[in-house]
Amino acid sequence: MRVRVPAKVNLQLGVGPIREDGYHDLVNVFHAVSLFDELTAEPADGLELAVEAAPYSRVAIGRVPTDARNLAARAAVMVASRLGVEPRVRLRIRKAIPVAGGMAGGSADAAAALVACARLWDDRERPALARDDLMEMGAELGSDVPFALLGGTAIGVGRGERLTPALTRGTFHWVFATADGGLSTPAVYAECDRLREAAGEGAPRPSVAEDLMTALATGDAKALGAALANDLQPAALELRPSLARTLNAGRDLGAIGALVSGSGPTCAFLAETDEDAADLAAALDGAGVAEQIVRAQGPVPGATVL
Ligand SMILES: C[C@](O)(CO)[C@H](O)COP(=O)(O)OP(=O)(O)OC[C@H]1O[C@@H](n2ccc(N)nc2=O)[C@H](O)[C@@H]1O
Ligand SMILES: Nc1ncnc2c1ncn2[C@@H]1O[C@H](COP(=O)(O)OP(=O)(O)OP(=O)(O)O)[C@@H](O)[C@H]1O
Repeated sequence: MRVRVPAKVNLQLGVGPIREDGYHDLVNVFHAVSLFDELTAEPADGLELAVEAAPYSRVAIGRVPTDARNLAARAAVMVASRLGVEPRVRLRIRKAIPVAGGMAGGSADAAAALVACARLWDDRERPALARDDLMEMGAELGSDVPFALLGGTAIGVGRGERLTPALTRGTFHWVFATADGGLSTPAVYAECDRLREAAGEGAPRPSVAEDLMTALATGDAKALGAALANDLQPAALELRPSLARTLNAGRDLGAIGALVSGSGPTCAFLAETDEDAADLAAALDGAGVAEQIVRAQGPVPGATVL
């Protein structure tokens, strides 16, 4: 069983008040891009897990746990327990999505493992697990996991797990600048709260940006670039000040939109055409402001069996 699963960039990340369970209410516009992790699952004597870097990628696989903490392993255990079988599976993850990069790499692997293990262990004639069950298990594993199953472009509310697909037209061309060392998602949310408190600002109730939705529906890359917004960006910049230089370099070199992806530290740049993206990627590479420059297009489908 081989499953391919995409990274995400958040086109709008509106962060609302903190809830009693410690999560923040969000308006989260997810967009899946063609930077993929690949997971294979095959029968084994017990639960085994191996992680390797995809060819040409510089992902820091040393920072990915290979024990029961790995989100893919947790997903496999969850599927097994739901089906009442033993989690006897060898999982191999080939990573291209940066680790702790704000592109939901761990969530992607969890989504891939849900799909692969359900296929491996479920009764082909009368499957016990429907798509909705996988979505529900995904939400339990992490707020970003349901979107990695769904893919495309979607609006997430609640903690980001309640999804509605968004209407889009055409393809958008992205350039991503990865950074050495990750950022911890909880730390970035906490810094966002701290900055708001220090400024004496209450948390706003976020709403979906209409200009963003129109840009997506009409395939207008320039308008999309202007509408990109991430409430976690000031916090990520506070924790990693060097990202300001990366963002500025991308803007100066012609990006029509620039923002930190999710909780960072990956920076995302939008270009108008594929050719513009190639030029921007080459120029950013030369500027030396990132660990690695990666091009990708969106939207693409979620976790897919190959
Ligand atoms: C930053 C984003 O990637 C944007 O899509 C997500 O909001 C984070 O999603 P994730 O990594 O799947 O996060 P989870 O594993 O669900 O939560 C990790 C931690 O992030 C913070 N968290 C996450 C989601 C949310 N709506 N509010 C939060 O405050 C909480 O501190 C939580 O303990
Ligand atoms: N399969 C996995 N791949 C990567 N990291 C994993 C995985 N399973 C668990 N982790 C742990 O989760 C942490 C966050 O990794 P991940 O790559 O998902 O971050 P992220 O892309 O910033 O996530 P998000 O955008 O959802 O906040 C890592 O530092 C690592 O310790």
